Amino acid sequence: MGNKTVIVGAGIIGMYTALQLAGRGEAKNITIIGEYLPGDSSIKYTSPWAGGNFSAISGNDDDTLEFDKVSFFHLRGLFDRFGLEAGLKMLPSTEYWDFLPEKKKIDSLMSYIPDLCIIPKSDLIPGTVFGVKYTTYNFNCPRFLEFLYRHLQSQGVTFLRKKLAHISEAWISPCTKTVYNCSGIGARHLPGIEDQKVYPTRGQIAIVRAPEVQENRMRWGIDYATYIIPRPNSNGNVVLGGFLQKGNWSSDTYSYEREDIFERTAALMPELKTKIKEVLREAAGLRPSREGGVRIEREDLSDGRVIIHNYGASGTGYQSGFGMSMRAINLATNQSKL
Ligand SMILES: Cc1cc2nc3c(=O)[nH]c(=O)nc-3n(C[C@H](O)[C@H](O)[C@H](O)COP(=O)(O)OP(=O)(O)OC[C@H]3O[C@@H](n4cnc5c(N)ncnc54)[C@H](O)[C@@H]3O)c2cc1C
Repeated sequence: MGNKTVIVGAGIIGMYTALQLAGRGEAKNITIIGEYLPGDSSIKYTSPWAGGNFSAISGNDDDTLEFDKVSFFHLRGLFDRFGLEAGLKMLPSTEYWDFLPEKKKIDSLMSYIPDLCIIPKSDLIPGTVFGVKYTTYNFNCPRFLEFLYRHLQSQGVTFLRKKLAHISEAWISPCTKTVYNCSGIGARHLPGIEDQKVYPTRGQIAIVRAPEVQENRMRWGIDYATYIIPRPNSNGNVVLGGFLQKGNWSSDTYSYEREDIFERTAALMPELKTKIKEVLREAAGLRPSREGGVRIEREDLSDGRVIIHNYGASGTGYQSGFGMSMRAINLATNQSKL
């Protein structure tokens, strides 16, 4: 068992971290510990519930802009390498805003997304004031996680199913030098961490079968999000959402929220109703949000051990997580740049 490096968490943040370390020849030194592992489903395990795609939902601060940019660049390599088998595909996307997004955000996206164009005012849908179109990355999130699980194991990474009663249990042997804390929403309650800045942003989704829908459509409000996101390599499944409910820990799903999702997504794509062949299921997930944003931080313990925190990805773990994990790894190796 590789125990020099321990990653706490088998969500997308832990998996991106392992993937990058494995690429540096470190696979056999890594153990990933998780109460939940790919293939599981729990309200305490956010990653399988994501839409997911790369979108403009992320923040406007310099770090987030950089994480998105770095991730977008590296996603190209992942898509070329793993492709549809891993549940990855590039699809057209249209995003509308009820308010004007920050110029800094749009300038940043335009600097690296080659085909991004601003929608003329005359083509905006009623109630919106801004919009963009571009080709983006789509993830079949459960499939991608399970693909990475198999891939990392084949490279020599060890997975250990275990609920840590305290973060100190992550040092599984005297050889363990570095622990990456990628515990997501779990960081709120994990003894030894108990970060009270961590809170959930709940989203309910509906999964439908609509094979003809081959594009993303999203609308951003101040306190809501409406989205239509096809799941690559899924027999035509499409994720419809959603909600941004801060502080709501509920795993329940509600019929009135389902109706609201169907109403809003039909307004966003009028032809959607005729394209839905079957409603498959509803689900709720908790985005691991954090006051002040993500925590990517190195802690040097008095006995020479090192812990690198990397959690709080909120609604953007798939699209920003690669850059976040690169920053975390550089902190472990004392490099300052991404
Ligand atoms: C409805 C919805 C839609 C979304 N859509 C998108 C999207 O389109 N694009 C995008 O980029 N992002 C999206 N997201 C956000 C994305 O899903 C999250 O940012 C991401 O999954 C967070 O990953 P994580 O690895 O930090 O946490 P998690 O996936 O929750 O993983 C945490 C891991 O830590 C482990 N853990 C925690 N505590 C302990 C403990 N005590 N002992 C052992 N193990 C522990 C857990 O078992 C788990 O393995 C969406 C989220 C939701 C809910």
